[in-house]
Amino acid sequence: MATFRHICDSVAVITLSNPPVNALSSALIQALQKALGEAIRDSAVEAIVICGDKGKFCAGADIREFNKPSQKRGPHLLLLTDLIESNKKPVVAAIEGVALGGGLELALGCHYRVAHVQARVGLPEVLLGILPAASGTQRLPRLIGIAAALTLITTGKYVPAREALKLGIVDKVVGENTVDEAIRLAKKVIGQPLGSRQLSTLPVQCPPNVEALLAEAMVKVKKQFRGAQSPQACIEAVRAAVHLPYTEGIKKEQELYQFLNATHEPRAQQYAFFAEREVAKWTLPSGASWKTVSPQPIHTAAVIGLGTMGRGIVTSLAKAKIPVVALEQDKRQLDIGSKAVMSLLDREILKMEQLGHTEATNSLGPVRFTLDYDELKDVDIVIEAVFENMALKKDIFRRLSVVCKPEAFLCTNTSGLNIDEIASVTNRPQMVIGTHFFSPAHIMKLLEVVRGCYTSSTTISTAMRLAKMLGKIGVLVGNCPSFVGNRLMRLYVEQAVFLVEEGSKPEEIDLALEDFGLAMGPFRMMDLAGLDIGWKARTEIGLTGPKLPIGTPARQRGSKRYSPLPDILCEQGRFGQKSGQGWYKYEKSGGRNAMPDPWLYNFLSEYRCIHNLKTRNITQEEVIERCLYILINQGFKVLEEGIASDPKDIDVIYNNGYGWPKHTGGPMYYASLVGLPVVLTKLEKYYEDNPDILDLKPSNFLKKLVASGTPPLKEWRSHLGSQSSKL
Ligand SMILES: CCCCCCCC(=O)CC(=O)SCCNC(=O)CCNC(=O)[C@H](O)C(C)(C)COP(=O)(O)OP(=O)(O)OC[C@H]1O[C@@H](n2cnc3c(N)ncnc32)[C@H](O)[C@@H]1OP(=O)(O)O
Ligand SMILES: NC(=O)C1=CN([C@@H]2O[C@H](COP(=O)(O)OP(=O)(O)OC[C@H]3O[C@@H](n4cnc5c(N)ncnc54)[C@H](O)[C@@H]3O)[C@@H](O)[C@H]2O)C=CC1
Repeated sequence: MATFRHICDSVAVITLSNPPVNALSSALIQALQKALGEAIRDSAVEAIVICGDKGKFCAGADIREFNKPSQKRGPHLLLLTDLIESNKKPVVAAIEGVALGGGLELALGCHYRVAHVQARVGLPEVLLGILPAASGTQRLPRLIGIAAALTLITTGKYVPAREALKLGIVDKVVGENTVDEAIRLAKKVIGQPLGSRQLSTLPVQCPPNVEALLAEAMVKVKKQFRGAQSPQACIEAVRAAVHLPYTEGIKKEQELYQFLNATHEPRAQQYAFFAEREVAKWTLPSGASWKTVSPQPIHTAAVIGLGTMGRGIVTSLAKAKIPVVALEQDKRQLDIGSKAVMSLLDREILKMEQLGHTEATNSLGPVRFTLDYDELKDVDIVIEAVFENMALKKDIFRRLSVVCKPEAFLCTNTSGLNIDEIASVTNRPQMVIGTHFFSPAHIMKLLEVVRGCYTSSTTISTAMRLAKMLGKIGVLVGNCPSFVGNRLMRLYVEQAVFLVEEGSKPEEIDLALEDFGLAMGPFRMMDLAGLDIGWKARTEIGLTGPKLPIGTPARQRGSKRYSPLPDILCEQGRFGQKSGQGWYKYEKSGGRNAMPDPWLYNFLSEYRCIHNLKTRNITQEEVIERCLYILINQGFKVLEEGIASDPKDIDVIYNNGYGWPKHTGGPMYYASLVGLPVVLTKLEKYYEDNPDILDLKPSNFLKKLVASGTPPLKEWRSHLGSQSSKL
């Protein structure tokens, strides 16, 4: 835990030690308090340096302890920051790695802060459903002003050292020997007055328009984190710093912390935090796991197809410093694709330079553009991202079998085609795997790693390792049409379209779901992605278009309800944003401002007339329940079929790939919050009302869980019984 040692010249160095990130557990806080007390009492000590073991200052409070009753958490960090600040001996924080949350609050209690150039600081509590409740909301505004503090506290953004220096959070940035530099500074300031360095005693510098600033911040967070309470509480706490003396501000901070703690948000966000880390720890029914199976090294990669996805994937690989060969089908596409990639890479360089990287260009892996398959012969991994067409993909994989070295892994970015069928045409089906990136691929954190029936555990291990190398969260799922994410999403979107047939307007549905917290409602999302993509896919499988048998009822496919509405929009050239009209109209083709379209209202009236559909008033509650519960119901089916091994896998996919609001934990966690019996009863009711929407029929697994007394989410898995896992 915290260790205390003298060094010469009367500076005591206290090292925080609690691997892996020196999180402030109760034990560490206690040890730190003891070490500080000793240093303060020791007359031979004239100054103190606090640093973290193994190059990491501190990642904040130990989140694993958050579920413990607060009285068992030991001394509060807040008291410790006051003890440090009021101490007559100067205290310097030597920040290496990270100073986050309580870690930064600890550093703000110190009189000086020295940071390593690669260190990052921030107050990410808002992302855990709480606020910086160890004086962060009161000390930071006093140090850097209201506007900058509001941004940091309400976004949870991590700030690199150089930016922290500009903001005034740290006093000095060094390239090496951070602790030595902190010791030097500590010695230099021995005996100097500390008044101006005690942040709690400083006035908050308020701009004249401070209330407008706070109001603006409130509007912003209400839009950005819809339905979440912690960002709003953060603003209230900063408002207290503006209007109240420090001690009163601290009281308000504590009150708001207690208020948030009594909501479900902290538990949901903390569940989401750990779930993101736990999904990396995959295990197969055979017993093979992340612990036992080593990944193969990936030194070079190739990407085939430089369209929307391919260019992002190339950029992502280059950002991870992996040299890439990028291949297209013809010179024209290669030119277009290479220009697009170069422009994405330029943007990455610019971003890095803004963050203070001096050699940004050199920190990207080289990209070589080609039309020649021979250039792929030495790469360690290939990621195919050509059109979603099985025949084309099979052609390419046949070719890769011949060209690539036998040890090369072959990945497909298909969003839902059968991995086994693709693998079956290769000479190495065990080395074929789905790596389903999300758009834009160089930004989105999620990678759905899809295991086919032939895929070896080494291939899984390598693909999961690749996710980590790319800074992404890899989630292992089984092979089924559309895998996990899109399989659930399809039903959610379909339900929204049914609700439009029944009388809702697209914008009402979008608003209801955005108010719930989803980043984008289903109609805005369809318009953004392009309605033609789904149309092409439905045409290919004969749900619409020339392959549809003559005489098929317009609103029925087999025994299931079907809505031809999206097909008709496409037939009219309404593809969404790209064509300037879809479910909404836009200012121009490619425009982003979605505006309700009177044309659509007329069209819908006629459509309902033709199909003899009676409209009715549909409440927000019904919109949310039908759209979300059908998605959740499918989640239970996915678990039952062994396509995902744990509810947290589905939650991580939705939180990181589909803009699900993390403050509800993810769809499966949300179901547990609502209560499984409630979800079941509602599904039963909606299914009874709509017997031709077969996916509203409650899944057997959901029924089983309710019949077993609704166990907590972490026990669901044990109720699956002997299912045949697809993992
Ligand atoms: C005592 C009562 C207090 C009352 C309230 C006072 C107010 C507070 O004081 C509130 C807080 O600080 S809340 C905590 C704020 N800090 C954070 O959110 C930092 C979260 N961590 C990160 O960003 C990355 O892990 C980080 C950037 C640090 C490292 O990223 P990496 O990608 O290198 O590694 P990860 O895989 O993310 O993490 C490595 C292992 O460390 C675990 N971990 C990370 N942060 C933790 C934390 N703060 N507490 C506990 N465990 C933590 C992480 O789970 C992972 O563990 P394993 O999966 O087991 O290896
Ligand atoms: N667009 C999206 O949001 C997502 C798409 N996907 C999947 O990623 C794959 C690619 O999708 P997009 O990038 O959207 O398509 P796209 O149409 O934007 O790009 C496909 C690219 O592949 C190239 N290509 C076609 N045949 C080729 C060949 N024989 N050799 C080399 N290049 C060839 C085309 O010239 C084009 O540049 C599809 O399987 C799609 O289902 C997956 C996740 C999200």
